[in-house]
Amino acid sequence: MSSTIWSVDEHLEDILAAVRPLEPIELQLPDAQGCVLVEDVVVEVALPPFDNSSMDGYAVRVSDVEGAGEEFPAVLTVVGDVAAGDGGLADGRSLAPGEAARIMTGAPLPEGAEAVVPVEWTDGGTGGGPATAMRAHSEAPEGAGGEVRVHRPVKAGAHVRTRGSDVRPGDLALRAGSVVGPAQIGLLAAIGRAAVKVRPRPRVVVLSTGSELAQPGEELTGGRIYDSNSFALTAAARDAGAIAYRVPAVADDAETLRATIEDQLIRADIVVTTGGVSVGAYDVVKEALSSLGHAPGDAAEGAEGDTDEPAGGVDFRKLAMQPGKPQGFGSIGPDHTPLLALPGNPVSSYVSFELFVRPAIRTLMGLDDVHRPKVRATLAMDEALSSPPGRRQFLRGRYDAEAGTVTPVGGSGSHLIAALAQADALIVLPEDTTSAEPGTETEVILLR
Ligand SMILES: Nc1nc2c(c(=O)[nH]1)N[C@H]1C(S)=C(S)[C@@H](COP(=O)(O)OP(=O)(O)OC[C@H]3O[C@@H](n4cnc5c(N)ncnc54)[C@H](O)[C@@H]3O)O[C@H]1N2
Ligand code: MOO
Repeated sequence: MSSTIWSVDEHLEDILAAVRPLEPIELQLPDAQGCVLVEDVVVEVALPPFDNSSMDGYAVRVSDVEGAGEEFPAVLTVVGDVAAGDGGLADGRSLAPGEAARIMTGAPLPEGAEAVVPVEWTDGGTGGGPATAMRAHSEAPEGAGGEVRVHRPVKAGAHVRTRGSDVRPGDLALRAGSVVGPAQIGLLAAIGRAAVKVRPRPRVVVLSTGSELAQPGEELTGGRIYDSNSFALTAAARDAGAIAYRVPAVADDAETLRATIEDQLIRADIVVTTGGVSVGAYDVVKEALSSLGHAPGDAAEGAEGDTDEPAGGVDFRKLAMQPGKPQGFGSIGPDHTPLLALPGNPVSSYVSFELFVRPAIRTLMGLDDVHRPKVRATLAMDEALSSPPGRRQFLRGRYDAEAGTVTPVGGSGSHLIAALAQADALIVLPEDTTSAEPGTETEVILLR
């Protein structure tokens, strides 16, 4: 255990200096969601690829419907249907003067046509008043022929989406560095890209330690509690953008823990443990990790336990923060996989995850913005808050964006999980603050 006290910022800097964005890989579109693009994606096909109708209606020549009105409609001969997926009119014929083609939304504008008249501006071929819809082809196949009365004129290009009006070949669809969200996946698919080069989602292994831990759903026997940390942090890792693997809680036995972590390294870009980092007689994370950072064969020498030296590849340190005082950080295994050992108290582990693991995950993803948003807000409560001197305190709060206020929920105890579940923000009280009065302004980290 390092004897110096680390500040929150120093610990974070140490972590971020050690993690590098993951090497890019080619991923199929559905797997690329949430990832950062590392290539400029250039359009190869025009969108739309051809002039097409934006309405169900009739493709016409503009001069044929000039001056048309409900009383004196333009009467045109319907020469066929053009449905979405058709290449044009049957036999590739073009529209001659006096002719109209019934056309569906998305269908290509046939040769010779200049505009589309929506079906509502016509009699729909019925010989009656204005139509509200087309007759289904299955019920009235004669709708693809006969005559149509057009009640309104149209200008050239009306209700036509021209080829390339969205993007053209050579256009930049997405810039390297963009995050591939649903709309970006839509665009990539629309321009025919099946796969893209991105930084993959980091694989995060979450593992809680403690012989007291029971799996939710099991019966609780004397002295045991349910393991909540591994569930909360696995969820938080997913929320941060990672692929998260939850390992069932490991009992307080250094050898078992060491073997479990070693087994997990194969699927980990980062390992997160909780518990076992303070000064108790059964705090085995330190004990176990003291050898994992060494090359094979060195293991026995590294297992000397709690010293003032970094324990193997993982350094255990005290931070000037509350909650979250005891922390471990380093790398383990042949690939120097980063490992963050968080304290066991549920609020401590959650706050530590938010402050340190989340930015590390987002750095591995290659994101620019790795931090939660911060705002200034006015403290809204009845009594002053007290904060330990020399430690940055992170209290749970509810933020009211409209009022610009934040209200503490629950107390400062790091076992208070229920209040954490009510919170949407962390209230930050600086190291030199020992008391914060209602109405004073402070920094707030938004959790959603
Ligand atoms: N003598 C001292 N005792 C403690 C100190 C200290 O400086 N001197 N620091 C305290 C602080 S601060 C913290 S934080 C905790 C950290 O302890 P550990 O990381 O060793 O965690 P544990 O002892 O294993 O557990 C602490 C607490 O949290 C509960 N816990 C643990 N894991 C889970 C889990 N997965 N789900 C739900 N709850 C969990 C555990 O039962 C304990 O109650 O040390 C203080 N002590
Ligand atoms: O630092 Mo501990 O995390 O206060 O509960």
